[in-house]
Amino acid sequence: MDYKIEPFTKPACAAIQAPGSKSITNRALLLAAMAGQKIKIFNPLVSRDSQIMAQCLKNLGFEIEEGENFISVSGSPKKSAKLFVGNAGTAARFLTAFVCAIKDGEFEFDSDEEMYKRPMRGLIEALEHLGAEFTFKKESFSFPFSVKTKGFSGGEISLDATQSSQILSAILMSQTLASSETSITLKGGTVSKPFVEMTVKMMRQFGFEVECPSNGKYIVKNSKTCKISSYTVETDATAASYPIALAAATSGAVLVKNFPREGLQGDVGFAQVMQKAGLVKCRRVGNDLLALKSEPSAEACEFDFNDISDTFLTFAAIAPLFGRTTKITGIAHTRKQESDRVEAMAREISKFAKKVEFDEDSITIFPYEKSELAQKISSPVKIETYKDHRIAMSHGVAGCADIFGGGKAWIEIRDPQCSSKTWPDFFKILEQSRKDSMKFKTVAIDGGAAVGKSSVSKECAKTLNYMHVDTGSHYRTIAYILLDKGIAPSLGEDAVSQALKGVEISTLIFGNSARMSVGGKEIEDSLIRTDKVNQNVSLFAAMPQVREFLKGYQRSMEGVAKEKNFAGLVMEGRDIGSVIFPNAEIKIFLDADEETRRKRRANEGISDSISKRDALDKNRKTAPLVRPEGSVLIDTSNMSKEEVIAKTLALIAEA
Ligand SMILES: Nc1ncnc2c1ncn2[C@@H]1O[C@H](COP(=O)(O)OP(=O)(O)OP(=O)(O)O)[C@@H](O)[C@H]1O
Ligand SMILES: Nc1ccn([C@H]2C[C@H](O)[C@@H](COP(=O)(O)O)O2)c(=O)n1
Repeated sequence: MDYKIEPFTKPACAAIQAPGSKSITNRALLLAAMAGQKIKIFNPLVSRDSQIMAQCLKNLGFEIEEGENFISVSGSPKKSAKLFVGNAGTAARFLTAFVCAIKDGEFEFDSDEEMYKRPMRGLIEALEHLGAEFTFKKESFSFPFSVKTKGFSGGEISLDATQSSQILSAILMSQTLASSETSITLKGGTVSKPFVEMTVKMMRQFGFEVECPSNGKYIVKNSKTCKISSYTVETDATAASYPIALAAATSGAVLVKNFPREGLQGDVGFAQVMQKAGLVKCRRVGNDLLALKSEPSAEACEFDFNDISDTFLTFAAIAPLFGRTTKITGIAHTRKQESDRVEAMAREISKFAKKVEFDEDSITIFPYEKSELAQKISSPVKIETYKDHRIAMSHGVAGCADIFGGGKAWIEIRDPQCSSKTWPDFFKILEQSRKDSMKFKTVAIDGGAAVGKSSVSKECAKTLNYMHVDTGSHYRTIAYILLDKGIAPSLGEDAVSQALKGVEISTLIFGNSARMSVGGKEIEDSLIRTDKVNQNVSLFAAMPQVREFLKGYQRSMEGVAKEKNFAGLVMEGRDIGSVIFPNAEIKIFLDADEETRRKRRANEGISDSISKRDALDKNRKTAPLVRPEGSVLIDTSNMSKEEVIAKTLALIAEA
């Protein structure tokens, strides 16, 4: 089945939870099988690769229990079994090494045809050296085969893991079961080192001893004691590259839920590369990562993806969207993964780029000019996926860019189901994110003077293409007009009421901001932010007649924002969440201690009667300044502006 990607006609504004890590899940399953006691694994990835691993462990005689968001492993292995590893590189390498640790065993292995061609030689040579006897059914050193096993007794191994880091990971984990210490020396290094570091760290988390005394040398002790009884799998950092790239492709904001901290997964580094490339800004918000649109420069860029090679496809697929040449190096080893990824990506990307060049280790994408891209694509680009989940998902993200401007689909993915290898409902989630981003949301931001309402509201509106309305400026404008007419608050409500009758208000739009105008004219900031206005505005704002005069106008701003095709509305003030839009999708109450606010104003060179204004605003009878019911309180006293903006955008993305 082919699948047309519907582009995002609004900037992405969504929260996405990527699944648990495939690499961690399959390592955890194997380490649990080696633990000698029952281990419960939480948040495992449920996908073809992990199902294959779990099924193989079952065939080996382990008891596997699958429940809501957990899988447990207990028992011990049999001496013979038939194992089918599909095209799962981790299952293929890890289980081949693992069964060789079993004394007097005999095992039969088969796989998908794609796996027949993937590198096994380095691993099998090492296992033969350790005593295993392989019989190959087709090509030497390849699937399918049978193996007679003798167990491991430790000693020295010289290992060729130049073609796949999984070969080294497999040997490292399996040697835990050897009867004495094993010393491993690499012949010629390895690729994707972060995955080896992941293996070492996870072995230690399980309580298995491994030392890395120098680069290319490892010592595994025969410590069979496992320290843990449960293990929680982190969100997959490679999968998280797709929502990060989505923020760039759609010029929006995506909250990547439970984004892993640096530690186990090298692919968390993708966020930094995207940031260096100027494609997104990344901000930590608690456990999550917020990826925000950025303005990339027009200069050609080049990045070495050797350490994060699973994410090179994500970077490559969106490169044609930004009108500048992109070179990606360090990816030779990906030619022997689920597909020849360098060649496959070059072939597919060339369908929507001016030119793509590649050699053994790199790919260079020469895009069309940004303005040319839409003209060059006359009919939807059909992307072949070569049964490679990452080719499907990376192009899925590229297809979210609205290159025609009207939401016309331009990328069609062949066999999107191949994404089930690591993210079974990826395309469903992408489509849900598009729908979420289409929802018009009203954001109410309230708080006292100088808490940061304007700074935050304006920036959020700009990022999401929402319309920004500063209702404080409405009260200031009214105060200025009345004072200009010689009406002081002391003249009383009737005089104010009378004077308001002649005031005609309408709206002017400047970029993302809607400004209230009087008699069709803009009243400039310099006129409404004077000492005189500061001293009188709260007195006018306390009058029910003034509030009633502005209430209908302020509520009408939702309609204006929709009519002007803004993606949502951010309105700031004192009573937005309590009176103007009590049903707003997001209600935020900003606060900060008085000293901080006074200093912020002083930095601007403004002397403002903050506490006096706040007291008047809080104590008036009509629409006083209160924390609205259902609002999120953010105390900004010890937060930078960027942190408050990120927190607010995260709340909007999640609403
Ligand atoms: N988190 C923050 N850290 C440091 N400075 C900040 C922060 N938030 C805002 N500021 C600064 O404080 C000043 C007041 O901010 P801002 O105008 O956004 O507040 P406000 O709530 O809209 O004020 P008012 O209601 O009086 O218009 C500005 O100079 C702004 O740059
Ligand atoms: N929704 C609102 C917005 C503002 N006011 C009053 C109270 C403030 O002191 C004054 C100026 O606002 P600022 O520019 O400081 O945001 O306007 C209000 O009563 N209700």
